[in-house]
Amino acid sequence: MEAQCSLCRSCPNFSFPLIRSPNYSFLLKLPSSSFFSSSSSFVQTNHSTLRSVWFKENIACRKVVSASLEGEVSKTVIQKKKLAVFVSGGGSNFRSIHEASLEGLVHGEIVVVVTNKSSCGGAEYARSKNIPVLLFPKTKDEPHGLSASELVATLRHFEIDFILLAGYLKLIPLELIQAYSKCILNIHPSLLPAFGGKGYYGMKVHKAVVNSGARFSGATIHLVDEHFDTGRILAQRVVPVLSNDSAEDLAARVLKEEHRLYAEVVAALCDERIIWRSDGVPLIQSKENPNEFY
Ligand SMILES: Nc1nc2c(c(=O)[nH]1)N[C@@H](CN(C=O)c1ccc(C(=O)N[C@@H](CCC(=O)O)C(=O)O)cc1)CN2
Ligand SMILES: NCC(=O)N[C@@H]1O[C@H](COP(=O)([O-])[O-])[C@@H](O)[C@H]1O
Repeated sequence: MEAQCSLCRSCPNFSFPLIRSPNYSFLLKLPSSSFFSSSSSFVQTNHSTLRSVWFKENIACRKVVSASLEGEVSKTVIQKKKLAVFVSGGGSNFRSIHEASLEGLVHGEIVVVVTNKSSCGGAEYARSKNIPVLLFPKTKDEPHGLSASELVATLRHFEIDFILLAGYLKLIPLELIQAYSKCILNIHPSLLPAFGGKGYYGMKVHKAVVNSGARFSGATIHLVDEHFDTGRILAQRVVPVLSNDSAEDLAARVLKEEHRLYAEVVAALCDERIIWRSDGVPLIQSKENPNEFY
């Protein structure tokens, strides 16, 4: 069973899984005419037209309200999400999300950090903020590392809702992917599917981009599946490649966009503003205008 993410079970016509917190005990499907006057209109996005039925059901489901016994409808406050961040390097993306959380821009709390390199910058930063650090995976060099099963059990203990890969360089095993289905994100420093896959990480990516003569690069945030960088793309930011760019110049320009993009996407994730289109493409619902998706 998907531990942290479940389909929207109480809207029978609803066919699109929502990424949603386990804290919803039930969803109340209200008559759309009384509660959502505008929900019958088509919603035009820059990707496709979302069917009004889906939109109605989706918004009806997402406007989760808990009707008290007296019949009074009260708005349900979205639970603060618990986040695990996986790092292998300096951890600047981790720090950026942590700062956004402390500033209240992300309705989530980083409660544990996972790394395969216990001395990396990301792990050091976590310790400086009294965030527990777990070592994964167990290898001959790191015999004290956790097994996949031990990691899943530990993340369950921390009641983790979402896992954020931020410069983590090891393949996430299927056992963890299945335990946290549609709840693991990764950030990659190129416009996937270009310059992705095994062997494409860190400066290797930027060197390949500069050497290719590509005029644009950028950052991609995607859902994690069992292969490197092949999960569903959730968000991207484009960055120009200048004619005299070194790989280091490009890396710095992309990294700045990564920090902005990851904080924005994690905020949407924690606000439960990620919605799945009928063809399986995940979309982000605009915070400013709930009728807009991108
Ligand atoms: N199941 C998945 N696991 C991971 C994914 C993913 O999409 N699915 N993303 C990576 C992050 N990543 C790109 O964004 C990535 C990281 C590392 C590699 C790679 O080739 N690694 C080397 C080992 C590097 C090292 O240990 O120093 C390798 O496996 O040979 C490619 C892409 C995180 N996990
Ligand atoms: N393929 C994975 C990959 O290359 N990830 C990249 O590693 C860097 C980690 O920096 P950080 O540790 O400072 O966040 C980031 O640029 C991230 O996109």
